Amino acid sequence: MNSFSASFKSNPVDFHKIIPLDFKTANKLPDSHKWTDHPIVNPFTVGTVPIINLSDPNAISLIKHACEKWGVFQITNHGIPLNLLRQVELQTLGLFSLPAHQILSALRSPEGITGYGQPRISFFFPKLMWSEVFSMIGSPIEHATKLWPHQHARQANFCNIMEEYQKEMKKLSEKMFKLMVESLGATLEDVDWLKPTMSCKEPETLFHLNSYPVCPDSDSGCAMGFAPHTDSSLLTVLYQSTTTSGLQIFGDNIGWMPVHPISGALVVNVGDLMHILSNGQFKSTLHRVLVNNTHHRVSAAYFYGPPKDVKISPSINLIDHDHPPLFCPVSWKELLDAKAKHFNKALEVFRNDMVTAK
Ligand SMILES: O=C(O)CCC(=O)C(=O)O
Ligand SMILES: [Fe+2]
Repeated sequence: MNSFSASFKSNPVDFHKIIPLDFKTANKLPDSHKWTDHPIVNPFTVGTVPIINLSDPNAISLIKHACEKWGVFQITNHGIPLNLLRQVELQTLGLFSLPAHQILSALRSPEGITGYGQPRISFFFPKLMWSEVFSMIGSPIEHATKLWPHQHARQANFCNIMEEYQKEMKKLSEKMFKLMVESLGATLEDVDWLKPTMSCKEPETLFHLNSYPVCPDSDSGCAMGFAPHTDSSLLTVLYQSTTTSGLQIFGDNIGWMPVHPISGALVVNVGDLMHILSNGQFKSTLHRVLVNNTHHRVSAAYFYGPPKDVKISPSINLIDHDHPPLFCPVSWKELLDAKAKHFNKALEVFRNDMVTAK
């Protein structure tokens, strides 16, 4: 059983919080989806998160600075074929344009990880989000056969593209993780599970296709696409469609600021586990998604984490008498369990310098 199965099994969600609204037939924003405490983007925000060309000889120091200051950056020259990005976007749009009865055949179960539904974090909010998600780990064949029972070519096409993309994302995530570790002055020898003797252990990953349908009325400003959260992963690689903006990050002293899509670029997010590994040096930044009343936005988020049961702790080279470890060792499963209970306060459970209800 992987970390997600184990954690989601012990923290099942309410069935009613799995089925999304039928966005295709909704012609106004229902009360259930109207958010009131919805701080707007700071209109005076200037600048953007860093855009880093991975072929730049200074890439490592640029990555370090971006992880420390922003916790989010965009990368170009990442080696992922543009055509594959386009194919993933087209498949995602095709999937989410299926009629409700058809896409519901792939509904996630209350304890399940994969399939169609509302984002799991819906559980923590009194209002629902204007979004839907399709989750997978590896091949989505089990769901594809239900989605397109009589269209074998379509099943195969969807699965091939999703598998190919995850293969590419795994390589890219490994590369980004190693660059981040090196930028901290650590070697791969400092990270237990990257030592050659441990190399038989595979990282755990999760892949989400996200859809933010057009929000029907002028109240779209009161709708929330994806509520503020941090990712629990080591890092997340996000592809966002270029048709419309929506992703925002929360900067100290800045407030909410947009991460506008750049054609061909990918967004990299520092996750909570990387924040722990860097002993708090890298930020796992709060982010959210807003929707609009003109464009359907889609994104594809690849969450990359450590192998099952591996505990992440602050890297040994960052610890000395003046810099004690801020966190105790924690596995992805333990962090997911804490998130299920404490959501955005989960990291506090593992802090050595805070006394919290465990
Ligand atoms: O759609 C996006 O831009 C962000 C999605 C996200 O934050 C997530 O899936 O964790
Ligand atoms: Fe996220």
